[in-house]
Amino acid sequence: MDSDSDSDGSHVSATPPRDSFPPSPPPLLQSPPKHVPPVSRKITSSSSRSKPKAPIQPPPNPSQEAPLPSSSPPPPSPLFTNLPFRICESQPARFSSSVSSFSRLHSRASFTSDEKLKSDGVDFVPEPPQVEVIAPPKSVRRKPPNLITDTITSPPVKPMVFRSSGNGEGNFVKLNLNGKRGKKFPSKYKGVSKSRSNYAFRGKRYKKKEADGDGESLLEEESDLQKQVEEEANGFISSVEDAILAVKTEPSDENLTKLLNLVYGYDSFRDGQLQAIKMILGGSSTMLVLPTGAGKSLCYQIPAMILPGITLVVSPLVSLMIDQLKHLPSIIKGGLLSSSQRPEEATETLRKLREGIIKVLFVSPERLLNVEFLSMFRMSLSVSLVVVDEAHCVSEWSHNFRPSYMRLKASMLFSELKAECILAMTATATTMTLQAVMSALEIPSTNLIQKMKDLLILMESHPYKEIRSIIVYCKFQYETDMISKYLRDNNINAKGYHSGLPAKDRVRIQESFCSNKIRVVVATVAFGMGLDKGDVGAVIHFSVPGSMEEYVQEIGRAGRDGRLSYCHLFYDNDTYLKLRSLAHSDGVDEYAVGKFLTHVFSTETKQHEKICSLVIESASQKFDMKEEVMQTILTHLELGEVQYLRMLPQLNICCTLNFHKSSPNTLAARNTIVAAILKKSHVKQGLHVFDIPAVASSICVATTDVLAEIQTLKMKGEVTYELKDPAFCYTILKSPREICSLSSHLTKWLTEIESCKVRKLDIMSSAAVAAISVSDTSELSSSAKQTLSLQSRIFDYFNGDEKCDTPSKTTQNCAFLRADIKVFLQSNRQAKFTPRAIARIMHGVGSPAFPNSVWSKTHFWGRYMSVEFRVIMDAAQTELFNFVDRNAALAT
Ligand SMILES: Nc1ncnc2c1ncn2[C@@H]1O[C@H](COP(=O)(O)OP(=O)(O)OP(=O)(O)O)[C@@H](O)[C@H]1O
Repeated sequence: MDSDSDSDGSHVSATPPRDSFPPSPPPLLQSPPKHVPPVSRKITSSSSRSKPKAPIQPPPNPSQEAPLPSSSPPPPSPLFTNLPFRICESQPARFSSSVSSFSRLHSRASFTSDEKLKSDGVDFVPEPPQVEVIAPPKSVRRKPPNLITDTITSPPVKPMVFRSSGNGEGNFVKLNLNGKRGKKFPSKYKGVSKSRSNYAFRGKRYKKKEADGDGESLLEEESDLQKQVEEEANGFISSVEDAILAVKTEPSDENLTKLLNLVYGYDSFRDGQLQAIKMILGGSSTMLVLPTGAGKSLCYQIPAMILPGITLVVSPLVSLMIDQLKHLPSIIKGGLLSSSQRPEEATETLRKLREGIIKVLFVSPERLLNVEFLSMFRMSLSVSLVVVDEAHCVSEWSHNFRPSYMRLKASMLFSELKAECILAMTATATTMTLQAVMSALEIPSTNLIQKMKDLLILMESHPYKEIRSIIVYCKFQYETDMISKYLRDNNINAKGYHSGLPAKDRVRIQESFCSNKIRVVVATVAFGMGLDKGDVGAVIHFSVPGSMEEYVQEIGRAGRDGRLSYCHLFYDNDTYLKLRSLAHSDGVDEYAVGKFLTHVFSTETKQHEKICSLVIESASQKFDMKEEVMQTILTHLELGEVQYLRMLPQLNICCTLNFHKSSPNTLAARNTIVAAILKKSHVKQGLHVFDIPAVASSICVATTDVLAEIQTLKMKGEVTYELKDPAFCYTILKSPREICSLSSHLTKWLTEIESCKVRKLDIMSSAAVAAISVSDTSELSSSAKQTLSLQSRIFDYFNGDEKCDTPSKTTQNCAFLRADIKVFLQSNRQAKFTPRAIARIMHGVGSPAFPNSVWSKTHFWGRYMSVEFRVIMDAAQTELFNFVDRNAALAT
């Protein structure tokens, strides 16, 4: 069985862990080739490797053995003698081009341009691990430049804002903020020009005089001040207008930076901003994935100043819209429309829209999809840009799926609103979510600004750009397609590879890679076993691997020819959390195992060698167990201490047979199998429907004999047939005396496998985070330290010291969890939940009885991904009891 993940992102193999011994060591890397800078430090492993602590021993399964090393290990180095692999480093003084390197995604530091410069555009110096992964609602922001009135009842305060000639409106939001007024001048204008910063000072003086009671001079000073402010404002506006004109004429980096400086007071763009702005100005729909606080808003605000039509910003929460409106530079006139607004507020905003006063309109998806709203735009307004903020809400795979976002399709935005361009923005999205968002919004894969871009940058920089053969490992099948396409779109000869591809395609890709017809293979864990290619020059991990074993095995595919080779790991918390959730997708409860065993052994066993069958799909649904989990249990029943059953070949057990030439009875008279078929089948619309194992058992032949016979009849033109219902087939050798104790034993074993998976992932993640977190303070570069840090973790791990010191990014408690579970249960009364089923839904993990396609629609889907699975299960159990008790009380 292939052990890479399903494209639905829900499958992580339920098979027992592989051999718990450290995987075979990759061949060691030798001295660098001539073109590589001199190696200053090499760390070599020895051939003797000690066993890591053995996890739960599964029943033997030869097909899952780790591959053997293809070359013999080298002599030990003085340092890290038992290390199962060696990492070489080229230039300690430089930050990049080390053999192992790391990128943390979703960390602000990794995106700052300074860091990038330092890192030669390849490796980033990331910040220490962030505990919070899912972007919290916006809270701490820039100081508000726009004006807010006190309360809804108070008369509107005339905002004192810089006005563009003609319209007299600022960005005016009504809020119940109890007496807090917005600043009259945006703080960001301070420092932009000397005179503007003086304003703040004069303002203080003015207030002091007012307190002193010098009324007349105060009035004079007020009018002087007013005049001066207006002059300054006019001067400011005309310089901004000049800068805008310059960008319109030539959207060069220089002109855009000038505008940035003038409006925001910043000297340079942050990572990704300039690229996004230029793409939008060029009319290209763009997907922007930058961490929270990285400055995404600016990426639509600047285009809004330049583009002729309105910029519509679709936002899922009113509070977000208000916050963003507040933070618009006052040079950009904004407005807000949401379903929760009072009619007069909406009417006022619509008036301003029609009069061309509003340039940026924040709107809820419900409002946007409203027919009247759409028709107003179609008739009279031109939309230059639609910004889909928190764009992950578009995808049902995301942690925050919003059904109303699902209707935001590019086709609708282009046809109904005549939008010219779409900008989708998010801080957190897995690749699966991105794929869904980009497909719904028709954003080409080349127009993505995020981790894939970092991968591209890495691959286009030294030394990766000179490497002839590279493997990029991802966690999910869909990622391999998406990333390889993205690389191809960027002129890199790449192909995706995963176990879901037809065997002949897989063979072809592997052969083309080996003969250097393909430069890059973007693959899941399924690629590499049996790969005989010595000159793989680099292995890049697009996501954190599931375990140290996996990591060491995969990086070991580089440098088998003894030449210097490289590895790089992109780390992001989102993927780590997703993998952690998926590690729970194979877990089972004793109750379900008991039910399953009862079903397995329910067949009458008096008949010797009776062939039993279990239709996979229906059993999977019934016991809420994945196929792999059922297979694991059945395998244990066959190969465990007691042999309860014997597994037979898996087959489609339900056959529908149509007789064409001879009559069924004539055939039956000379063919015992046909006779048995007639006995065991029922006739439906002239066709004989039967169960193959039942027929085989009735005449004591193998199921394969029955199949072979009907195939022969088909070749003779006697029959045609159809098969359905794939099933596990087995014969019972011994029934357990007590189902209860057997199911308890099996559950314990499966639970240990589940925890072992989580722990292995935590250890790997913690090692990567520890390596990323080392700082560049001493004579060694960060990169060298990262390499050493990881080496020592690997060394310790394979010597039995399973360090997992970095706290897991999951939390133990959550204030609203129990309340949310309660609401969830009340709104889904019809479903029969187990605590595990609830925990899976809260983690955004589908299961056979609670599939993604149905349950991802609930807004609790994946909401508690960062809370420990066990904690959710416990809370769910309590709430399920309460729920049952309450209902029982109501019934009496
Ligand atoms: N080029 C820049 N130089 C310096 N500061 C900047 C730059 N661009 C944006 N900022 C500042 O960074 C902060 C965060 O910006 P912003 O709110 O746009 O982030 P964001 O990516 O939209 O975050 P969120 O995910 O919370 O929406 C703001 O204070 C903003 O002024």
